[in-house]
Amino acid sequence: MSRSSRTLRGHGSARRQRQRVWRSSHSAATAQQRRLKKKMKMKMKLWRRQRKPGTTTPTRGKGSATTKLRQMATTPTPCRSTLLTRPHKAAEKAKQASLKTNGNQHDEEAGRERVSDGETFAPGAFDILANRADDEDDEVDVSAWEELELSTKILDSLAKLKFSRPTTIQALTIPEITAGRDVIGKASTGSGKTLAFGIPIVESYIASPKTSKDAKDKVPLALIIAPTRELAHQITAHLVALCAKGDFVAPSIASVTGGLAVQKQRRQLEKADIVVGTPGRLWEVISSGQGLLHKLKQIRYLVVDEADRLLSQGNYKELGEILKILDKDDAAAEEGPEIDAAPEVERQTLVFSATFQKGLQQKLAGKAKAGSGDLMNNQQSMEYLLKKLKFREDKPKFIDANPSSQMASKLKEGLIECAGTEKDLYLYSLLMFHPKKRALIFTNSISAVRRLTPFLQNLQLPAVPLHSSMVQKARLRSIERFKERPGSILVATDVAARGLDIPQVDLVIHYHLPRAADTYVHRSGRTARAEASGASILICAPEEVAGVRRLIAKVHSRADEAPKSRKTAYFIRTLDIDRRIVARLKPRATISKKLADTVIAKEKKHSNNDVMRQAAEDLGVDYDSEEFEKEAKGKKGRGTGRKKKEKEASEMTKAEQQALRHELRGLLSQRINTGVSARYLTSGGIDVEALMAGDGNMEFLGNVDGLGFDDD
Ligand SMILES: Nc1ncnc2c1ncn2[C@@H]1O[C@H](COP(=O)(O)OP(=O)(O)OP(=O)(O)O)[C@@H](O)[C@H]1O
Repeated sequence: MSRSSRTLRGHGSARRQRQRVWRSSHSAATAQQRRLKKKMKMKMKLWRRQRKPGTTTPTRGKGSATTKLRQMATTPTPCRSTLLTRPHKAAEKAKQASLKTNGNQHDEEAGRERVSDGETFAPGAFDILANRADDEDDEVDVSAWEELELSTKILDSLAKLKFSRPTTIQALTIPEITAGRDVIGKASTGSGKTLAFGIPIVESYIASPKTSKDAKDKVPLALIIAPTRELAHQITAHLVALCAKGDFVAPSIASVTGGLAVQKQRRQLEKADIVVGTPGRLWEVISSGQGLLHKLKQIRYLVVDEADRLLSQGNYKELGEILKILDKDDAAAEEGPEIDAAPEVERQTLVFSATFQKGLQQKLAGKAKAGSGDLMNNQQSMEYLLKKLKFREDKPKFIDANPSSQMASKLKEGLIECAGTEKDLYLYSLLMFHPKKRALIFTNSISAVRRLTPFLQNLQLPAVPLHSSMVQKARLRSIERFKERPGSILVATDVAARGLDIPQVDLVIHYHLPRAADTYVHRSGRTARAEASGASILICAPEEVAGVRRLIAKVHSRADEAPKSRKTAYFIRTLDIDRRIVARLKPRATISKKLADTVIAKEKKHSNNDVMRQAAEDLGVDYDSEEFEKEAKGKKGRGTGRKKKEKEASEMTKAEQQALRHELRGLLSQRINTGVSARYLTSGGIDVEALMAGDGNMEFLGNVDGLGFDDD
């Protein structure tokens, strides 16, 4: 050995010796550092893997970072006040991160878990059931489900969800679906229809042999079609929750809806076991890829949720195309080359809704009188569905879980009459009469949503908007906010009318009269869900009252069963509202409306200018907005009054707006009492603080409890 190498070795061994000494003296700290380093490395690895689309998360040892992250994602720190609706923040973050790329992964054999291709939906907005399943210690007795002969794996999941017994529609439909029958299921809003078809589909998935892990060869088991993006995401979330804690390899669920990247959805659909989607996007994805179509022709379950809406005129186009193309294989198989023919499959068709009567969809503006024979009974509904859908059986099983009513049993209905021009004021008053209640306000137009949201926000009410022109992320954010904050207000178009399942919605307000009776049923069904109670209140202008009575009669009378005398006997309750209080709220509402109108008018002017400028540019002419307005002046016609108001609003200066805001702040800090003396107010009997904060107070506002609902 040469000197130099000896020296080197010597140095090396001396260094190792020094390291040994150092290590032994710092062993505890070093071990901890090493653990931390390892943990960080794993987290980084996991993070990198999650950023890669289509990758899965391998299961590690019990205490690994991966497992801990997953545990964080699914087990929120118990927090009494937020447990039901809101997981711990860190858990939420981890859950979002984990679901964002891979879904909540867990696979028994391959050490992987597969629940949903989460990037297609935002679990945060719809994870109500998932949160419910988090408190594992609190499982319930599920013996009431035994008659349905479900697997222990599903029973276990139901226990974790704390669903102690099936709802009526579940008890009636699950055995039929399991027995292989085509089913048409009708049950009132909020009665658990999603799991009525979800449980048998997941059962079937558990029981079926897992063929291929290769996306290329994978065939989906079920295709579930829903009318809106939100509903599709929610169905996905409900199925994810059912599978998340089950002791089985969970299915891969793809949510295929508009507003998200098509390419990604196509890839997710390729490897999905269950596909949930809206007709438009499904059609776009299916029709562009021959391979996908071939796969979807082999599904074992086709579910049409909110079927009456999907099959109605104006909505049927894309669903009709999907159904046609799914059914086409029979003929193609005979004529086309062998390679194009999909194998014969016995597809079960499952159809669900709370409303099947065609009459409910007729516009209220029509002259049809209630009970005039335009309602379909179950037999007629079935004939109608048979025409639209290709069932496997000649006669599918029609199950009507609530033949006497399609409205939730604990729903209270009422109307408030006011001048058409005072609807904003009455809406505000109604919300003040129901302080801190979670309320959903329905309008018939996007512009009304755009106007009412700032109107309420100016009045310090926590309002968020929802309509179809919003980008998907904003739509989901609104729902999430509405779900998270108690006492929040969602101002929405009918995009929120069907299927949306948000717990503890106390109040549904129809700012605009629904255009058809079925819309009234579904809007009202956003409250009083799952045996909870709630109220549905229409704000009506005097000229609308006749339409409302017709609508209510349609909803409550049974054309086939009710005696003639009773068909029009149902009158909706007119609610008393203390008009003195309304009058005192008026100055606030007027200023807030002015401010909201100003913002809208300025935005409109801005976008009009952009359009005109673009048009002028295209034509190669100069555009001067002031000159253009001058020319338009003097021309009189329809809408000039409105335009003048809009112009005035758009021209309000910043200083004027500021002054109005200041005035409104002053008004909001003042008391609105009904003759109660100020001394009484300060004597401690009333929560003045809450009133000052604009939170409302029953006593302060007068005796308004229940607005007369309680004298029933
Ligand atoms: N067996 C059960 N026990 C208790 N709650 C249940 C049960 N099944 C479902 N639920 C809950 O009931 C609520 C309503 O369910 P779901 O959204 O499926 O109703 P729906 O009948 O589809 O309503 P809609 O007609 O409005 O779409 C959900 O929050 C769901 O978690």
